[in-house]
Amino acid sequence: VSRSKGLRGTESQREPRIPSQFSQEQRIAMKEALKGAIQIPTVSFSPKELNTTALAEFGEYIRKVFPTVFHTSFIRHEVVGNYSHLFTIKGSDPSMQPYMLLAHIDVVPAPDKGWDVPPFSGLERDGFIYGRGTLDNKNSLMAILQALELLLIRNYIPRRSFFIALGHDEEVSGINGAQKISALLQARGVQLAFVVDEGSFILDGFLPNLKKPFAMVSVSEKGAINLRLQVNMTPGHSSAPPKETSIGILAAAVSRLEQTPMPNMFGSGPLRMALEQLANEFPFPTNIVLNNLWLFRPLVSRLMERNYVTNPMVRTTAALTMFNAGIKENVIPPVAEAIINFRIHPAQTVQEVLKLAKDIVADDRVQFHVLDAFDPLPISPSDDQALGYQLLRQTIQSVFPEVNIVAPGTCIGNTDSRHYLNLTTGIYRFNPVYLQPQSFSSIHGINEKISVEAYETQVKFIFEFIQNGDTDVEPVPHLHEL
Ligand SMILES: CCCCCCCC/C=C\CCCCCCCC(=O)N[C@@H](Cc1ccc(O)cc1)C(=O)O
Ligand SMILES: [Zn+2]
Ligand SMILES: [Zn+2]
Repeated sequence: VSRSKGLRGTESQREPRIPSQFSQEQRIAMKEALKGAIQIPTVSFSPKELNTTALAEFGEYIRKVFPTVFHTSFIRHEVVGNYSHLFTIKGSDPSMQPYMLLAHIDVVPAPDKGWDVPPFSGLERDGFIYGRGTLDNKNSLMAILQALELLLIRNYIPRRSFFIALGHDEEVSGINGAQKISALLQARGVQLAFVVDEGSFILDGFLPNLKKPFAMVSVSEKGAINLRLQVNMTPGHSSAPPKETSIGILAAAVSRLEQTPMPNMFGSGPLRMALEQLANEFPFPTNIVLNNLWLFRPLVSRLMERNYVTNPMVRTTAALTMFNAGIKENVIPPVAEAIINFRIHPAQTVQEVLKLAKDIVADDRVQFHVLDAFDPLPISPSDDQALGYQLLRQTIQSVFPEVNIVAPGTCIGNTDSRHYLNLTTGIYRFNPVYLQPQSFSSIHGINEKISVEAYETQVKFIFEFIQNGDTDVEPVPHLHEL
């Protein structure tokens, strides 16, 4: 029986703990600050098309709403890559290894169509703040700076140093933001105890029959390939069409890719661990099935692939995202091209997926051009000795006492944290916010929103997390009783 798990208390903290209670005035100021952030349209359209005016305005905005962060002697602020921000918060104990909190400033585009309120209005309706970035990811960015501001005005001095890195181009690769910050820190010889970024939530209603929410801390993320397929054929007059055209050949190829699922890789890794941890939260007979995955693995793997959110957890996915061909209605087009966005399961590699894709297309007239690709990220530790994971677990348990299970997972999207592999082996992706399937669809979709209460809780979470980071005790080994 597990008697004690996680971190040994906070007995060795020297400073008294600052309670995470905020005045009515502070609570109003924090939600208004988030609304103001949403109103700045920091949209990334492509790596070359960023709204640089808005990004610059955002830099001014955070200076205005978080004055103490910018005027504290032990905090160094730097602008990196023109619009990203790096804060170095120097702790009083240089022997403690620093950590880093990440968030990003940019958002994906949001045309007004379909929204109940304009996506950059930051309007509050029925207790919710609406707008692009309220879940992805200005909520995290503002909550991190807000929590730090609130700690500082109560004279908080951290023991453990930490960094805050705010990237400005996460939605289009992170090459000029996160990647440059990472290189800068590497040049300074920094090594981090761990990194915390976006990428997972307290999941509510994602697994059939599981009534209670659980916190998924992603310890890995899928790899990706952007693949351009191209077919070249001889152009000609549309009045005498050939048997096959570039469009027809390419359409058949992409259709084969869409219709042929990559292999189901369920069986090991974070997902299996999570399901085993969740087993007893399910009613009969699912609890029996999940407690005996050695026997029911084929059944569970089939159930997982039935649902569009759990399917990406068990396999590499292929999304057809762009298609282009044709120059005039009566010209047989010389070229047709399509972009396929693959998300690679942790048990596969870029090379394996490309080979599978070539076998599925099975047509030499279809040229393969890899635009960019990277393998799935390494799995960060989630054992009792993993400081970052255990600090998250401890903070989740204190801020969300109703959440029984904290389980490791794999992020199905990509995050800026992948640019920090050179600085740490502990990368954790977790947003301390409840997420339902409907709110999941709003991320990059319509009516993205966060409740005022959820945002306040996110600030509270970071306020507690930063103080928990000051613990100098090592994580407690798992103790067993006979
Ligand atoms: C037990 C299993 C239950 C499974 C339920 C899973 C629910 C999903 C929960 C959370 C997923 C949220 C993912 C958000 C993070 C993604 C952030 C993002 O959008 N990143 C971009 C980055 C990117 C990558 C490549 C590009 O060319 C441009 C941008 C992304 O598209 O991934
Ligand atoms: Zn994001
Ligand atoms: Zn996003």
